[in-house]
Amino acid sequence: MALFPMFVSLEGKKVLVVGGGAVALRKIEKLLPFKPEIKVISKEFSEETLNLIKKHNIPYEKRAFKPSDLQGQFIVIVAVDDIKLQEEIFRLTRDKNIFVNAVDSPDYCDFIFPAYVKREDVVIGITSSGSAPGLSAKIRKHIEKNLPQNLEQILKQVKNLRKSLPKGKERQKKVLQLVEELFKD
Ligand SMILES: C[C@@]1(CC(=O)O)c2cc3[nH]c(cc4nc(cc5[nH]c(cc(n2)[C@H]1CCC(=O)O)[C@@](C)(CC(=O)O)[C@@H]5CCC(=O)O)C(CC(=O)O)=C4CCC(=O)O)c(CCC(=O)O)c3CC(=O)O
Ligand SMILES: NC(=O)C1=CN([C@@H]2O[C@H](COP(=O)(O)OP(=O)(O)OC[C@H]3O[C@@H](n4cnc5c(N)ncnc54)[C@H](O)[C@@H]3O)[C@@H](O)[C@H]2O)C=CC1
Repeated sequence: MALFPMFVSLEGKKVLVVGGGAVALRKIEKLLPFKPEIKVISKEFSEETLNLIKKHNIPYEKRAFKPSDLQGQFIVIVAVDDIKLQEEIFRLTRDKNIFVNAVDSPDYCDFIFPAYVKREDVVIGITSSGSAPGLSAKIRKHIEKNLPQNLEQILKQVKNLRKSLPKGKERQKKVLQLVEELFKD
């Protein structure tokens, strides 16, 4: 079943990452630009993951996950090589308002991590709804290559025009005209 792309504010929200390997590293890197309050718990950490954690002063604990870790979390990313733990954490969160992402099984996910392209406020998320992650990565690369190099500048000009005029039909027309002019193939 295809998933709806809901864009969510993560600023200041608590995100727990369980796991310290290559996949946890990628999830943390992808989360950082959206400024959540990340904490990482893992039995072991790869050197690269630990370096990233230290570079960004992310709190971390080297130990096994325990259920009380879930308290107060907005999102939990279960990036462990243990499907049973992914299932357990999914089960433990059913009566709580916590969104879970389990890296090994869409069945234990409330939401799925997209491949994405971010150019300031423009964010393009790509998913195959769990069915072909490698394809999502490929589509992301294709989009990156084909977006205008000056997208940030285009965004800035459009934002400025919108700010300079009152809301209404006239502004809508001008904005769409400017977008057409600036965004030529
Ligand atoms: C369901 C999901 C759960 C989640 O993590 O949210 C999930 C699950 C699994 N991934 C697996 C494999 C791979 N994942 C990637 C890459 C990415 N995976 C990402 C997301 C997701 N992966 C979610 C669905 C996304 C969607 O709907 O499309 C991306 C988009 C986002 C990110 O992680 O940042 C990121 C690309 C980022 C980018 O490049 O921009 C590659 C390619 C590579 O490594 O280069 C491979 C190898 C090729 C392949 O198998 O396709 C496996 C099998 C593991 C095994 O075989 O052991 C599972 C488990 C399963 O499928 O059962
Ligand atoms: N969703 C995705 O994008 C992808 C998912 N995967 C899957 O993701 C999983 C993780 O992959 P890697 O990061 O490469 O594995 P890894 O073995 O490098 O890392 C697993 C981490 O989980 C930690 N861990 C295990 N049990 C724990 C527990 N009870 N409490 C706390 N920490 C615990 C380990 O200490 C380790 O740091 C694999 O099962 C793999 O199949 C693989 C590729 C892509």
